[in-house]
Amino acid sequence: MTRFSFDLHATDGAARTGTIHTPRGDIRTPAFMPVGTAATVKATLPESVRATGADILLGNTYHLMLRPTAERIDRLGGLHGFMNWDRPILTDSGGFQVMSLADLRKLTERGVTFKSHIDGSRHEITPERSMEIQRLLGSDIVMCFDECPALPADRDRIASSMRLSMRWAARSKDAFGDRPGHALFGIQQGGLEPDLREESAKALVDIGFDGYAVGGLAVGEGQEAMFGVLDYAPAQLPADKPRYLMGVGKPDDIVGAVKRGIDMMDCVLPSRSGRTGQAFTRRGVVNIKNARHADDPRPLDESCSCPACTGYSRAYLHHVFRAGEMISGMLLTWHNLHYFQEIMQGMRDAIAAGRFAAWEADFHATRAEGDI
Ligand SMILES: CCNc1nc2cc3[nH]c(NC)nc3cc2c(=O)[nH]1
Ligand SMILES: [Zn+2]
Repeated sequence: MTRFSFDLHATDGAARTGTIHTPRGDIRTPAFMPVGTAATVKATLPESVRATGADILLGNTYHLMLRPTAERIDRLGGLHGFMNWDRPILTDSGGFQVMSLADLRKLTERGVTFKSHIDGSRHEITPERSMEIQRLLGSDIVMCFDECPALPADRDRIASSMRLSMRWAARSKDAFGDRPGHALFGIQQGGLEPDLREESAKALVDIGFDGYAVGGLAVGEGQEAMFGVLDYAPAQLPADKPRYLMGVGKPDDIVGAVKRGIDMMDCVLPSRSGRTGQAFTRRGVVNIKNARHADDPRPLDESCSCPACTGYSRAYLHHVFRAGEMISGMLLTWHNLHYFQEIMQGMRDAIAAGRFAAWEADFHATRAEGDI
């Protein structure tokens, strides 16, 4: 049985390319993970998600524990069969979304109690409960239960929150147990403070994890501050384990993160913006609802091989968006996921060939500012 392992194939500066081996398949890194929040990547069939080049997708513990519940998914055989995706799944641990989505939250040393945003029922997530939920879901990569403080926050708040998350990381590891073929990732906290991030990294390495996430970012600090942290934080984490940056991001965020040593990322942007009529292309963003596209016979991107670009004109995509037709979200989501995976493939190839700098220069040169 394949256990969980990470092979590094090449590095170029701080950028790396490799393969994460799991019992359910390999993950080529740097990897972008489409977000399948409620057991679906919205508006996209699993086989379409695979066709865009995704090796792994993400599921959300907070949503699934509320509806249909982890116990029901377990009774039905687990999340993979339930959503018809037999490749790797990473599940988050619920804490971040409880704090951003739930009502009446109460955070204590034990964990978080909250009221469901769906039906007002009361729930509790602790490190132990989060590990149980993710086990019931059957996910291949499990995330520690942590607390992600909203920025801006003062240093004391950041320090006490990080130290709570480190205690929760130890409890997560204890509750996770020994599960060959499944991985547990720790999450570094510490805000924008290099010394607190160093303390967090050391605490996580002492506990020992199969991978390490850079947490507490993409929470409103802005790209410059995020890159400022990424200039040092990945190197504080073990080089022989995957490094995962949560919640990122726009294409240029992704490129900047890989440049600084990140191996995995996830973001709702390609799917969410696809539903709002935004298409990301190598030449910039197309807002398809704009009247200028109403008679345009060209595809979104002449050089894109996705179904939206090979089968439809901007005029058509403009029409179905304006008409509120479901195919609009389907096609733009497919295009965006395809484009994000093309960026990842381009970077994997460039790093392997030692020409990441040239690839990055070309990436930035072809992008017009703003709408095209
Ligand atoms: C795995 C659950 N824990 C956990 N999720 C996160 C999800 C994020 N999503 C974003 N921007 C969209 N930042 C994040 C930070 C964290 C974080 O620090 N921790
Ligand atoms: Zn396309």
